[in-house]
Amino acid sequence: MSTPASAPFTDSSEPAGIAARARGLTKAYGSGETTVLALDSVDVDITRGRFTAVMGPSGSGKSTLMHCLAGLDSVSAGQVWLGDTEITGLKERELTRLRRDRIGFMFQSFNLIPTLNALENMTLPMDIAGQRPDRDWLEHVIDTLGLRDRLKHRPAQLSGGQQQRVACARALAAKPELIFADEPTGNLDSRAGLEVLGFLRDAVDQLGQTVVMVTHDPSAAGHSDLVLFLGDGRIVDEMARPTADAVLERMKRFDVSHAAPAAPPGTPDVPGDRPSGQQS
Ligand SMILES: Nc1ncnc2c1ncn2[C@@H]1O[C@H](COP(=O)(O)OP(=O)(O)OP(=O)(O)O)[C@@H](O)[C@H]1O
Repeated sequence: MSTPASAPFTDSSEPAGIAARARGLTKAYGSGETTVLALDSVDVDITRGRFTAVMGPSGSGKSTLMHCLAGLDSVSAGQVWLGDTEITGLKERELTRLRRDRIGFMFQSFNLIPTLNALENMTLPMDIAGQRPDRDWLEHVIDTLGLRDRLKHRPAQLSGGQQQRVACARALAAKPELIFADEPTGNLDSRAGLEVLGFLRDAVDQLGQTVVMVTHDPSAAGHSDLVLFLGDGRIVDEMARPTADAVLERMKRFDVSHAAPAAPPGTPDVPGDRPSGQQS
């Protein structure tokens, strides 16, 4: 079976560490004539200790993939594992616990609780789970994100960049197995966005965390180890050790393929549109 997303990193010198895995992952919304196939039999391995970016045109299925891998959305067919745990088929209560204990989330809209201060927002997931934060780790996160003098501020008293840094700290505070970030830099100016990306990068390099980030921004994707490109609900390409320019060039080909008239019969596919070994 093909495992395109892990392929560049699974040579024999690498320990086989898969943080999340999907096989035949299919997600349809609606029914009958209005059915939308958001994910079409996706096979993917998310390698542990790596920073993976997910890109693709609007509507290609990026958020749906993230939500299904994180157990936030049910699947129509196929299987999803978090580590060794198959999450497809788990009851909602078990899923809630698994998300709480093993996954960190960062969303574009921050999702901070307005009545709690920054520190309380950071530790909320652990408070709910009845866990004590690792103080040294939390202090390190706070200092690295430059939030030391903002801990007592409520979200409304923070800038957008500071709010996103609090959301970043919250995702990292419990040292989750896997961090899912959906457009984490979407609402930030470029300096604050770079800071958040730098911190996610450090979390992977220095702390061995695993990050999956959905983004529209080639520069943001350039901070990752591997970019997965989605098109029409399928993984159509991937790029290891990406640069912002290379990602931008690859994204332009989506524009061309969507704008171009249908190719005449017999025209060969554009090379590279599908990773080698990926099943049709
Ligand atoms: N709750 C839903 N009900 C119906 N259709 C949905 C729902 N959520 C997503 N879709 C459809 O599924 C497809 C994939 O959506 P998804 O949000 O995953 O794409 P995306 O690549 O994240 O898009 P964007 O970049 O615009 O955020 C789209 O055609 C979308 O309209």
